[in-house]
Amino acid sequence: MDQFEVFHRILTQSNPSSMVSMATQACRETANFCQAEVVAYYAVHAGGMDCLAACDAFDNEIVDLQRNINENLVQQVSLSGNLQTQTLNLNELDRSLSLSKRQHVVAVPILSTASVTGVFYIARSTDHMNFTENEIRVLKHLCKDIGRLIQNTRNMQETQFELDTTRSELEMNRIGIMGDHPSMVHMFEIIKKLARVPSTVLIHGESGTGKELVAGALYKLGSYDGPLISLNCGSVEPNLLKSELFGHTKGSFTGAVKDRPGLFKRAENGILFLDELGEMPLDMQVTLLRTLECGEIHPVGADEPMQVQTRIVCATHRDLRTMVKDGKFRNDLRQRLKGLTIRVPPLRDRRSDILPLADYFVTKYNQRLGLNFKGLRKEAKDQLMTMDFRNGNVRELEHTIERAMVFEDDPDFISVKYLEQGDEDRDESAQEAGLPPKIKGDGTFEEQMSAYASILLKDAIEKSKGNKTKAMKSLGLSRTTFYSLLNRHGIN
Ligand SMILES: Nc1ncnc2c1ncn2[C@@H]1O[C@H](COP(=O)(O)OP(=O)(O)OP(=O)(O)O)[C@@H](O)[C@H]1O
Repeated sequence: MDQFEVFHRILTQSNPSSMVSMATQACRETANFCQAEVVAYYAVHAGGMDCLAACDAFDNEIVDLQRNINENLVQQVSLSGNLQTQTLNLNELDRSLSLSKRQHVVAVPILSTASVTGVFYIARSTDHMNFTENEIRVLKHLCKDIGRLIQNTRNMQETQFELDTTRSELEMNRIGIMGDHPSMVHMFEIIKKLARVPSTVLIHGESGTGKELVAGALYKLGSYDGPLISLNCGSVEPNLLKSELFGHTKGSFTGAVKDRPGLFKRAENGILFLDELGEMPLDMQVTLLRTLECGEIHPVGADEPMQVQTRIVCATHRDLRTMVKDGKFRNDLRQRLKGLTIRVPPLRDRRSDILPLADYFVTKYNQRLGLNFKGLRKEAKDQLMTMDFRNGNVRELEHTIERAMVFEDDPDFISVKYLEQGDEDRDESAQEAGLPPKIKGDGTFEEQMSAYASILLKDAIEKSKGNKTKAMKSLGLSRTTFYSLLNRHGIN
């Protein structure tokens, strides 16, 4: 195979890994290197290096890398970015294959945008002559092109990711959910997936984080013939809740003067949104669970149950696990719901969303109140960035902006003057400022430590603007520990 064919074969691969294995194979087959006993490729990343391909002269995979490849040399090249050659005495490595005792070795770095992304390692027996200048030149060219390709492919993948992200952000913005913090983008992806299926969903998040908006998004993105109907479970008298949800027949209780369909029936082929699910009485939780399991409702006073095709979306700001422990929520219902949970992050965990949200609310209340504000003054923006919105999240921010717009004397710009949180909020949040929500004395030691760990991880990711490698380094954690912690705490 000539050099042109090698390049052609490599350059026509669609992704870096197939390109790399093709390059490895092509290298070995190239007339120039046909005497190569070992051809290997190491990918280099922030956490170290991984061997992606290694084979001997007969195309057998080399498994025992340490005993057959001078990995120290590979590492030196990955750090220096300079090609190195060496004549190696394989006995030094305690070789395990039937390789020659002495080898000529060349290790070539693969550079993309000035950093080393890989190292090619080629070795042949000293029975043959050492690598010629021409061979080295060909290798250098080859690695340069591979580096460029890897970089291009990465750029393409990043652009695609940014495009997908922007598309889902725009989609959510169109339906009224603002936010471009990574945690929101992650949530948008989950909403889009869950909108496609009829499964029951639980939306969990602090008060005012936008849970109702999320329920609306599930409805708007799904295709439903029926309506979206909401019920705040805490707002209905417990003894009326059953009839409200399941309906009743005429005469089934005093005041039931005619048959009345319940919300399950009225929301048929649509979504019934049960807000504040934590407030639902225990006996109703049993009935709800039964309905979720078999899709049947039993109107009060009816002889027979009836089937309904209604999707249930629930929301709560409460910690249902604690409620189960306290005997206030049924564990079986929690288990049924917890599989498909959308977590809405609190505003303090996505501070980069504060100012875009503030602008959004200025526009919203300009329209609603017939005003014409152009935006916020710098001190006003700075002031918003110092607030933690611990008591009401986005709703609190929205009301803060609305209040300032109503009272502001300047018709064009909102100043800092009316941007303060309400007194009662300020006292409470001042007390709690800086303390993670769970570190308020409730929960076991382990629970509180876990809450604290989650906050440390989120903070580090936020500070590094979503760059996980940076976050990992700032916390002084190894890659494995960092990612297993992210997994454990459900942080994406
Ligand atoms: N991401 C967001 N983008 C735009 N507006 C938002 C966002 N999140 C919340 N809001 C606004 O904040 C207010 C509160 O939102 P919503 O009622 O959905 O919160 P919630 O979590 O359901 O509150 P609660 O727990 O009190 O029921 C609404 O006016 C909503 O439009």
